[in-house]
Amino acid sequence: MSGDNKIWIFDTTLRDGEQALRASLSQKQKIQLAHAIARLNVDVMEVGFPVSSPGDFDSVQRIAREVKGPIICGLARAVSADIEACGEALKDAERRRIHTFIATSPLHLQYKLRKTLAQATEQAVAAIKLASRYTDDIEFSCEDAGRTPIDDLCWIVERAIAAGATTINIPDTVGYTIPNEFAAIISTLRNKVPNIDKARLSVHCHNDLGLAVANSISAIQAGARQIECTVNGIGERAGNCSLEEVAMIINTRKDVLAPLYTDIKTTEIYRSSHLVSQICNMPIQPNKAIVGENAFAHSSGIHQDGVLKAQNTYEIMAPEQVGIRQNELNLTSRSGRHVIQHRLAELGYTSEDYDLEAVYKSFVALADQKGRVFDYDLEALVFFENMQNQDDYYALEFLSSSTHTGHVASATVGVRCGDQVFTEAATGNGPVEAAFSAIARISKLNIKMVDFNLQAKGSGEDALGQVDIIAEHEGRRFHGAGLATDIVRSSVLAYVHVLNMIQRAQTIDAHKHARQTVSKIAAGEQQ
Ligand SMILES: CC(=O)SCCNC(=O)CCNC(=O)[C@H](O)C(C)(C)COP(=O)(O)OP(=O)(O)OC[C@H]1O[C@@H](n2cnc3c(N)ncnc32)[C@H](O)[C@@H]1OP(=O)(O)O
Ligand SMILES: CC(C)C(=O)C(=O)O
Ligand SMILES: [Mg+2]
Repeated sequence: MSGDNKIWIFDTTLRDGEQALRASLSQKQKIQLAHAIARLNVDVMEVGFPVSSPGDFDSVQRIAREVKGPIICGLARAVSADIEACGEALKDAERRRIHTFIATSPLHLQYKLRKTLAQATEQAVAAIKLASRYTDDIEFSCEDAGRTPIDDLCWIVERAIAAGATTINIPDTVGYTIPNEFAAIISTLRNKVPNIDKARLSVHCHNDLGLAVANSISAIQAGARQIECTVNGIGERAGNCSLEEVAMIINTRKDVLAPLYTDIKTTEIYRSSHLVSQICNMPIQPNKAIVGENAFAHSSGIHQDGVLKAQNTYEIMAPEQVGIRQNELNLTSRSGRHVIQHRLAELGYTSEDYDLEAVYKSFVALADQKGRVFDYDLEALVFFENMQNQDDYYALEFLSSSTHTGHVASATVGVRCGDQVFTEAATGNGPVEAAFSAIARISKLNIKMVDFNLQAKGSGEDALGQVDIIAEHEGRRFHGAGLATDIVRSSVLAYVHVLNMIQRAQTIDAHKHARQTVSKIAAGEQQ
């Protein structure tokens, strides 16, 4: 059975992955995740350990009833109660698998199970036979196979297959092996176990030494035809083999691994990864392969220039293949002029709209201060550059606000608009809302707050509060920042900053429009 070229993907996010969570998932969350994993088109999904609790039993049962596509699998120790609970929970699945296991390493046998290998084998054989009353799809795992003497492994595997196991799983339970060693275990099983062709050989690698994916790939090169893995590699301790990494390795390195393939729908990777991360409260590190925030982001000028000229200079996979819309070119102080020009062109600026050298100089200074420069910062730089000699139209003249616990807050704000000062008072749920309402009355602009972010600059009670707001006006977004020790004042300064940005943008638009009109008139005159 190990001769075909398809690599079965056995997802265990909801079983081994769930073992690693700090809080267990609700049934609703498990079902939501099960649907997302099914959309990845995995071949088998292990969705729980039914004997472990009534809640787990119910979740496995509901997933078995509701989720269509993959084979639904449950885990059971090699004991009757576990097998019976598993068989019962899975009975309504269109296709079901019982996965039973027992440890085979001398360490586990002696200290944990307090059994000999012969006794453990007898128990495994009985469990497999019992499982066959519920299904003909039975997987048997030799827990801690990575530390089991190879002859012991061959011995128990032969008997498990003879008892009816259709998949033999070789777990590196504690992530101890290294790739050539693990591959040798698979090759030896294939060469020495006489009935090995009656079962699919599977591997289940843990990541304690960071080798789960490497070991799994070595194993399929040695003849294994199922990989057990989890979305984002979550699982006990350092986790399991990561589904997205193996799928993309097999997909990307066809030159070495073909004709091996998986049926994973890779375009579903990104969203399922983010769903798992969010629901399981397991953040993804930015540099995580395939799905990390930086996986398709380019930060340095030479790389950005290369990618703009030919994407494959620095990208071995296209982001679209894993369901990411496009790559990201991070603007940092390591960025060069090419990427600034490119980004401004994407934002709608032609090279005549700004002085590249001047914008680049202030960009580098800002990037040094901020780390990463965003589109709205870049637009602000262009505006500031273009308007450098022009005084701000709006300025905060005065602000007073008051709050009383249990009552609405109020604020009075005076804003200079050109050469006149206007004053308004308003109330709100808090002083910031009250002050914003007062300014909105003064400006009479229809502004929608999209984001409000407050962060302390420095530490201690006298730290400055920086407020960054993103506001939308007539479909465009503007960034305003304010810095003061009083956070109501920082908020108001940020708002006034936005007003000035809008005013500048309107002036630029008016200039553009005037330029276009002049060009049109000139073109008409020429005809
Ligand atoms: C490598 C893995 O990831 S294995 C899966 C790990 N997942 C889990 O353990 C989550 C679900 N587990 C549970 O809910 C509970 O541990 C249960 C319900 C399975 C068992 O609970 P308890 O009966 O209280 O036993 P406890 O967990 O303390 O100890 C495990 C017992 O199972 C035995 N055992 C362990 N593995 C196996 C096995 N594969 N087959 C048979 N017995 C086993 C142990 O030797 C121990 O038996 P003992 O009580 O005779 O010493
Ligand atoms: C139950 C088995 C397959 C397991 O999770 C392991 O050995 O890591
Ligand atoms: Mg495991």
